[in-house]
Amino acid sequence: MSETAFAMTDGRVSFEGKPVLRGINLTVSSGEVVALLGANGSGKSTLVRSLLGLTPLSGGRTLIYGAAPARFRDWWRIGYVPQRLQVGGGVPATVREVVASGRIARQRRLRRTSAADRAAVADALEAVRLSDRAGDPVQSLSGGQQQRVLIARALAGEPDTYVMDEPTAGVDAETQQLLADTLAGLVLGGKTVVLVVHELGPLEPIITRGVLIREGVVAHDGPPPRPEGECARPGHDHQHPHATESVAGPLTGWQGDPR
Ligand SMILES: Nc1ncnc2c1ncn2[C@@H]1O[C@H](COP(=O)(O)OP(=O)(O)OP(=O)(O)O)[C@@H](O)[C@H]1O
Repeated sequence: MSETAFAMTDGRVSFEGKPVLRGINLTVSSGEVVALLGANGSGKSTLVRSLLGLTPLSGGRTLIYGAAPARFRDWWRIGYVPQRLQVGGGVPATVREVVASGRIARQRRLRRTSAADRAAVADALEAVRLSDRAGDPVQSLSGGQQQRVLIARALAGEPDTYVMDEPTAGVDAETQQLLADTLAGLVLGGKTVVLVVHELGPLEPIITRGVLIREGVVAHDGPPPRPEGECARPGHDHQHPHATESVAGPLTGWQGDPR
């Protein structure tokens, strides 16, 4: 039986009295690859942060593997890639040190750095093609490279579920493909992925579900948007009006496929 990674019921968040999440119902089961889509400011990052308990709900409830965030203990099961690099600020951390910090939740259980930790860090650096920059200060990397460091940090933790807030933002096409290939391998291994994206791009083949957030509510939850050219693919079942199919570019206008 598949586990439930996240279960939010009537989730609400307000900032300074302004409602940002206005009653979100969202359940993510193990093995799903869910894309959170929506316009700037629709509440995607707030939803991600509240799913993880980083932004407290002002109403409703949310569970991580069946536990309220404050009671959840198995943080090694979650790999979070925030929107921007939030580590190393003012502290001269190297790329390897930042990536190795992704092992901390596991090390607490194992108590000391092991060969497995070192191997996981090396593999993660290799997966994002940053092995040759491992000893460099993370601040000396470009924005796109720093994004790859954050992805490697999540990979190093070998979590069950990845939560990624715009992992492809500011990342070149080659690295986007690298991330897509890496995630495809993880998904084949049964991992769960929740990610915020503005364009599916090379991630499109692995996305199993699209959740469109509009003004703090779920406006669509179902099949992900399809890229242009889908109708030309062999086997495409021609039953939907083309007016709703403009999704090859930014997905902010996506209305959800008709069912
Ligand atoms: N800590 C905060 N304090 C006050 N307002 C906030 C805070 N975080 C987010 N907001 C507001 O909540 C709204 C939703 O922001 P959020 O970052 O969740 O949107 P988003 O869909 O992720 O946008 P984007 O696609 O631009 O990243 C915005 O109006 C934002 O200004």
